[in-house]
Amino acid sequence: MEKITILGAGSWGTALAIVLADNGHDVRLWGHRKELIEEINKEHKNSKYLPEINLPKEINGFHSLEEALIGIQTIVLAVPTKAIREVLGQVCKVTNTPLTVIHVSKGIEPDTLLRISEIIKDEMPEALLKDVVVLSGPSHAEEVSLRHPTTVTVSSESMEASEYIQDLFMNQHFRVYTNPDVIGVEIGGALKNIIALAAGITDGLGYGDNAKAALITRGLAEIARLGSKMGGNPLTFSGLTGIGDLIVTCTSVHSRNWRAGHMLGKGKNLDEVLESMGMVVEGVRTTKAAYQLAKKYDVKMPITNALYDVLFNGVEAKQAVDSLMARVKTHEMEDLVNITDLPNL
Ligand SMILES: NC(=O)C1=CN([C@@H]2O[C@H](COP(=O)(O)OP(=O)(O)OC[C@H]3O[C@@H](n4cnc5c(N)ncnc54)[C@H](OP(=O)(O)O)[C@@H]3O)[C@@H](O)[C@H]2O)C=CC1
Ligand SMILES: O=C(CO)COP(=O)(O)O
Repeated sequence: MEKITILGAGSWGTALAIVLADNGHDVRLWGHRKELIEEINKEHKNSKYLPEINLPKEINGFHSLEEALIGIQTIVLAVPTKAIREVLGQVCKVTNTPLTVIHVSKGIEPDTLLRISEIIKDEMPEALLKDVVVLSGPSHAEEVSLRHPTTVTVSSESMEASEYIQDLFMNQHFRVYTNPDVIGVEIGGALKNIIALAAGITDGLGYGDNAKAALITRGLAEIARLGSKMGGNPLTFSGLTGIGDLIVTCTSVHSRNWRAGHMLGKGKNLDEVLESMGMVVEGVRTTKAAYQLAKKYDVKMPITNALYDVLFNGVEAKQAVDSLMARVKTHEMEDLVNITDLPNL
C-alpha cells in the first residue's frame, strides 16, 4: 500500500482517487474548496463534479495542503493546466520531500509553449522533483468512476518510474500501458481537445458523421505533423494517447470540449459557453498555444487555425467550415509521400 495525494478534487482527480482507493492505497484528495472537502469526508460524495457516484469511504479529503502532504512522496496533479504553476508553488512551500509527480492534465501553456512536464520542471526545484510521469489516454471521469473498462498510457523519462505508476493504478477495470515517448503522449493528449471542440461545432451546426470522421482523421494528421516535428514518435499518435483519445473526446457526450464546441456550433458565444460549463474546457487555451506552435515549427494546421479564428477573431463557425472545405486541393499524404514517387495505378 502506498500513500498518494491527489491535488485537485474535480472530475478527474476524484475518479482517479476511486481507482487508487480500489487498489488499496492510502488516498488523500486535496481541494481548495472547504465545502467540497467536507462533503467528501462526511457524505462520501462530490456532488458538483461526479454527482451520481458514491465515493469509497477510504478516500480522505484534505483542505490543508500542508497536512495533505505529510509523509507523501507521490502526488497526482489533477488541476487544469492554467492552475498548475500556482498549485506547485504552494506545494514547494510546504514540503521538503522529493516527489514523484504524476500529471494527468491535458494542455500546453500559451506563450511559453511548454508542455506540462516542462512546466513542472520549470516550477519545481530539482531537489524536490524525483520523477515526472504523465498519465493520459481515452478516459472520461464519468466512466472511470463507474468502473467501466478503460485503458490509459503512462510515460516518463524514467521507465522505472513509469512502471511504478503503472502498478499503482492498474486493476481489472483500469488497464495501464507504458510508452517512453513523453513528447508524443503529452502533445496527443493536449491537441485532441482542439479537434473535439471542432467536432462539437460541426455537430452543433447539424453536419453529420462524415464531417466528424473528416475532423478526426485530418485532425490526427495535423497533430502528428506538429508532434513529430517537436520530437514525438509518429507511432504514438496512432496509440491510446493519440487516435484513442481523439475518438473518445470527439464522440462522447461526456466530453467538456465537445459539449463546449456543440454550444458554439448552436450559435452561443465563447463567454456564455465557458460560463455555463462550470468545468475546465482545456481546448480553448490549447488552441491559442497550438496556433503559436504551428507558426514556430512552420507546420500546416488548418483545423487549428480555423478554430482559432472562430474562438478569438469572431469568424462564424459555418464560415470557418466553408473555408476549410475550399482550401486549395492537395494530396492526402502531403507531408509523408512525395507525389512523384507514387506508383502509377
Ligand atoms: N474529466 C475528465 O474526464 C478528464 C480530465 N483530464 C484532464 O484533467 C485536468 C483536470 O480536469 P477535470 O478534473 O476534468 O476538471 P474539473 O473542472 O472537473 O476540475 C478541476 C478541479 O481543479 C480545481 N482547481 C482549479 N483551479 C485551481 C487552483 N488554482 N487551485 C486549486 N484547485 C484548482 C477546481 O476547483 P474549483 O471547483 O474551485 O473550480 C476543480 O476541483 C484537465 O487538464 C483535463 O484535461 C484528463 C482526463 C480525463
Ligand atoms: O481527456 C478527456 C478524456 O480522455 C476528457 O476530455 P474533456 O475535457 O473534453 O471532457
